Amino acid sequence: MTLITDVRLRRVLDSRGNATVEADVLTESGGFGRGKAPSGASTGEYEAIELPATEAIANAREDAIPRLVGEVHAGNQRDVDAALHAADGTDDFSGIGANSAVAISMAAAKAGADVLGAPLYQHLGGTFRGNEYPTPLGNIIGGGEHAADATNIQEFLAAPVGAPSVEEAVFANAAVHQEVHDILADRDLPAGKGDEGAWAPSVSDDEAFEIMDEAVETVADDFGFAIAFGLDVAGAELYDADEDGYVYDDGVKSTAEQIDYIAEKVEEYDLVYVEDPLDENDYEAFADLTDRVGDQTLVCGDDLFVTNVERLQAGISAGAGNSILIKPNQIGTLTDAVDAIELATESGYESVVSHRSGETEDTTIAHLAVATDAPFIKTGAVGGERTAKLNELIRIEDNAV
Ligand SMILES: C=C(OP(=O)(O)O)C(=O)O
Ligand SMILES: [Mg+2]
Repeated sequence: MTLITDVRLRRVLDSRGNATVEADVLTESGGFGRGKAPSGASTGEYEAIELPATEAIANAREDAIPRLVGEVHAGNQRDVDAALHAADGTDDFSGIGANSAVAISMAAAKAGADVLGAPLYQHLGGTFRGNEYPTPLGNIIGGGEHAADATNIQEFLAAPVGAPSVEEAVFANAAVHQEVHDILADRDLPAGKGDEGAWAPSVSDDEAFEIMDEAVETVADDFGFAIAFGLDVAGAELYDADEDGYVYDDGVKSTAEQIDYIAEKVEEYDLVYVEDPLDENDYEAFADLTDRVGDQTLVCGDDLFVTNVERLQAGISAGAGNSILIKPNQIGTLTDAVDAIELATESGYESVVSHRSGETEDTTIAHLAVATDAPFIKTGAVGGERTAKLNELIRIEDNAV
């Protein structure tokens, strides 16, 4: 029933106005699924390779589609993804492009779910999956590679850890976003938005910490549950090997100073989450920071692990971090992403399923987070391509998909 009978690829827009790959998968019994690839700006050095959309489409038409149509069942995700790897023939998807691979992988999963008449999270997670919903981390203030003339730290993220439901959590994050707007207006600080919809004011990192602290406290009082916050430092973007340190507007911090700085901020603001606090090649520094604050906060590897089981295994052995960011397009298929989540879970690492800064209205990651019982999802706070996932989470919780 789920035998793939057609795969169609086309170029569509992402949220930055760039071209990305959309895939449609059709099956023998009329099943249909559609997936779209997201795209990063602060990409990790070890990510799978995104090709220009037209090239990715041409290569996948030539090499991948013949291995899928009439050959593979969409309901068997491991077979679909193995066929994509075989068609690609490289270890980083530079043959067909990770953008073609992930779009086809997600489209096939949706086609499989369609034939089964099950929601995607049910198809991916199975009937014995847990009953947890992820806490959404909402990007509220940001800079780095996502906005010019804003903070050095890439993302200040609201974390509604005390929310009684996904719905309450999603609305709390939106309220923090609005509260920060009001605080910025009171301080006469005009702000546009960065790529993910976070406010991008021209303030120091220290001022952003103060503003976040005030905003989450106000909204927590209004909503009646705990809201903490966290960071994506995107340390690899700040690290400059020539300077042998992390380059901030107010000077360069050595690795030891960077570890002290992050540890002090964790203490001062009770941060619950710090992503990529250090460079993507520095497992040792990640391990040092994890030793210091790993019992108080999640130390999450994004560019460090790139959703890759081998890099995660190296991190586990080194004691680097206690959490992994999961971005399916960083590794190219849903199978690879789920393998990373499973290794993380077995090893006591928390998984945070994540969007990219360049996104589409695709909602697959909301289903993936629920299917795998991931404790967190990072997919923005506002903006259509972000609310597509947040609203889908609300629907999943409401049994309405
Ligand atoms: C979402 C992120 O940004 P990008 O997609 O630009 O890598 C991130 O760094 O976590
Ligand atoms: Mg990151």
